[in-house]
Amino acid sequence: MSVHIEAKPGDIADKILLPGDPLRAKYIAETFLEDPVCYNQVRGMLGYTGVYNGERVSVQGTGMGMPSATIYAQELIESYGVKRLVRVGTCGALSEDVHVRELILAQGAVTSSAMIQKHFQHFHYAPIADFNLLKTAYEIAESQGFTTHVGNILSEDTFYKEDMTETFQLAKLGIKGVEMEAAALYYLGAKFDVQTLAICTVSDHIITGEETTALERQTTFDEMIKVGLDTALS
Ligand SMILES: O=P(O)(O)O[C@H]1O[C@H](CO)[C@@H](O)[C@H]1O
Ligand SMILES: O=c1cc[nH]c(=O)[nH]1
Repeated sequence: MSVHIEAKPGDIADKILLPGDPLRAKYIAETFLEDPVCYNQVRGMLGYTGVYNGERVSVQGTGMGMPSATIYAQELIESYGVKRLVRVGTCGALSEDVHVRELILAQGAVTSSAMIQKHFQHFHYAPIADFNLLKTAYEIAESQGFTTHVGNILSEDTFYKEDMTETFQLAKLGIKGVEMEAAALYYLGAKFDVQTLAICTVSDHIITGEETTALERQTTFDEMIKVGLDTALS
């Protein structure tokens, strides 16, 4: 048991998917896993362990934003021995080459968040994905025919921004999408020497205003979830 997770030692697999939305964790467990067992209901942040292609795997909701996500990620790593963490989230697209329903594999994650900056007086740490997970996820997504982009994303602390000027400046530097957790997850991966990757489905387009229907989002989630599970268990 940790501060925010009520699971017993051994209840959680060492490979885990991390959706922000706890109901997405429930959906993944009930749709993709055999014999799913719910190990956490504290704060409604649902976590499950089950079997996928004959191997144990877990899925844990993390909430929205880096403060929430890092609480769950750090407890999973330190208290439950999780070694491989794959975020399966949504993002807004920032590149005209990227469209709704497509996948972005976050090679790196730019952030202005104090979650990372507060550790350094002079440096701007560059949070990056685990290369082997990134390569594996790309190969799996390509082999399945899923339209997949690889590159830098932006991890923000604020969903509703007052001023998008710098966000559009970043878009011109090739930043493909914006979400709210990857940078801090990658920082924890480096800090605790565990593997981390963020896979995102594009749910909306910040530049063009393209949107998805609820049904389309669900179908595309399935593509991301398959890539996430196959990568986590590779
Ligand atoms: O769909 P999830 O995984 O929650 O991810 C994205 O959606 C939330 C904002 O709506 C933020 O958590 C952002 O990162
Ligand atoms: O953080 C997020 C997630 C989806 N779409 C956005 O615009 N931002």
